Amino acid sequence: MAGFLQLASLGLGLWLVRRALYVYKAIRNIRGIPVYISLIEPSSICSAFFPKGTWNPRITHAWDHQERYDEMGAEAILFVPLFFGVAVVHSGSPELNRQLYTDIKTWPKPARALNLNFMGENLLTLNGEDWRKHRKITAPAFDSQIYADVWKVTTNLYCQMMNSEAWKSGDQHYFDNFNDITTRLALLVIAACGFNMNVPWDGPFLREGFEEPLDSVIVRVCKVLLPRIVFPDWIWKAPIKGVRELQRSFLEMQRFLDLEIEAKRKELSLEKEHDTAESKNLFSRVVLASQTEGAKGLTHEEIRGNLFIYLFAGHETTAHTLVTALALLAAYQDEQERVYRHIMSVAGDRDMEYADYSDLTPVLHCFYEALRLYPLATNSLRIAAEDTSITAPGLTKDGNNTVFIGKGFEVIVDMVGSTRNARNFPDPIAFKPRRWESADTAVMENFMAFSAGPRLCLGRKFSTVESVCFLSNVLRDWRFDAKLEEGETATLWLERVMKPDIGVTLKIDNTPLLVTRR
Ligand code: HEM
Repeated sequence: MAGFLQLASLGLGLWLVRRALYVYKAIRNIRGIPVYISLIEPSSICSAFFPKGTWNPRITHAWDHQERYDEMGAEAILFVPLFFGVAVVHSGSPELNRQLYTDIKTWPKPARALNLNFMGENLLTLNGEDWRKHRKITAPAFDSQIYADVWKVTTNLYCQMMNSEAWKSGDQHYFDNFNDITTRLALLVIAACGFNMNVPWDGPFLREGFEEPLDSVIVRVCKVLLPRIVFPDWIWKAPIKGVRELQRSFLEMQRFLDLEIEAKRKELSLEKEHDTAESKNLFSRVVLASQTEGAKGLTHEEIRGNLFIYLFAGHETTAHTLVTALALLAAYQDEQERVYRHIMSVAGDRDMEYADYSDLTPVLHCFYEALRLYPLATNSLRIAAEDTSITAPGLTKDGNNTVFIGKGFEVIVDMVGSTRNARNFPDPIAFKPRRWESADTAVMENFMAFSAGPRLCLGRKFSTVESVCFLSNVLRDWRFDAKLEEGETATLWLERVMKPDIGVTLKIDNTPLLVTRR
């Protein structure tokens, strides 16, 4: 026993020395940034270990970021964890973050940020030449043809929704979780424009050979993405009932994508003319482009990886921003009235078309403003590939504004800090869609909720076209209100219902909305 205790104390001692050396090295190699000593690393990686509702360093940090930055007198903070995790700079500086996003050679993604690859490597999980190859093959699929299609499909789904039980009769409806509606919409839009699967609004997403509707499988898979990323593969093979069921959903999704890719490959190899309506969807285009590249094309697994990312990135993000925008408009009635009048001035009672998109800019501004306040992708990790220094306004206490980051150390883009940065977005907590009318290009340049630089979100316009189309239609036909409790103001209502949950993305679930026919 005494021997064991001695051995344990020796092990602990060595570990403490190693940790102390690491802390020393971090502080020596990252200079100019105020240091905050924490017990463990305040990142999403650790937050996965904290049950919902308990103290969560990541959420605390993301939400109270402004206070934390103000306290430290700088827009970037070096968090040094004493006991567990990696020393990492959290940056709420839009200018610094833009440099990280733009200079992808100096600032690649670190290995631990590249783990969304269990369905195959993809654009999100690669760096360097491999990433370039994927981007070259997949990016051309996002063009004006796809966007026109997104508009058409969204309009069609909106009309079906209006004819559904929940909407067609009565002039007022209360939805206790409007997220269900926007999630269904975004999923069906990506299914149609991405995979040519035209699923009816009220119908299940059935596929031959699959027992369960695929929409349930996809939604379940997206819900458990964070634990799937954080925990190692062997855990997912454990003979535990709940784990097995989750793993089965992942395998079903993989089987679905495999079958689709094989079928598409066969179909494309038989067709001489590829310019059919079918070949205009994202899926066909990625398979076709890959086939055209021959040996330089993507492998089966890589195609599957990218398609999975479209399904995941292509619906949750848009769905949550849409519901956030509607909740904010419900709280800010004057803004809703203004945007309603604008939609009427553009379209009156006629059907809106993709050609109207550019005239509906105030609707787009509401979407941007909602995304600015609640940016979906809360954090992006980058690692210094070499010793480097960065200069940006507001970075350091002494006003020198230049910091040094040693090779191998990480910076996390604190998206909430960045999009709520008061220097760039005055009165940052207020919902002010009109701030986007500013002629100052810095407003747009410093807005990085869709990332920036060469790795700018590939689905940005896909998402804005879908959103402007849906918001314009629904706001023209319905007024959105907050159902206030006695004595509650709209601001208090917002505080009550807009409770962010930060996992792989930031989500606000269970948003209650009252709609009244106009
Ligand atoms: C509100 C909607 C959306 C938001 C806020 C958003 C945000 C982002 C962000 C921040 C990144 C960079 C992530 C990083 O580098 O760590 C990204 C990348 C990406 N997004 Fe989106 N996204 C949205 C919608 C979409 C849609 C609809 C699609 C596809 C249909 C999509 C596909 C992608 C892809 C493929 C990448 C990887 C690009 C690359 O690394 O080259 N996104 N997105």
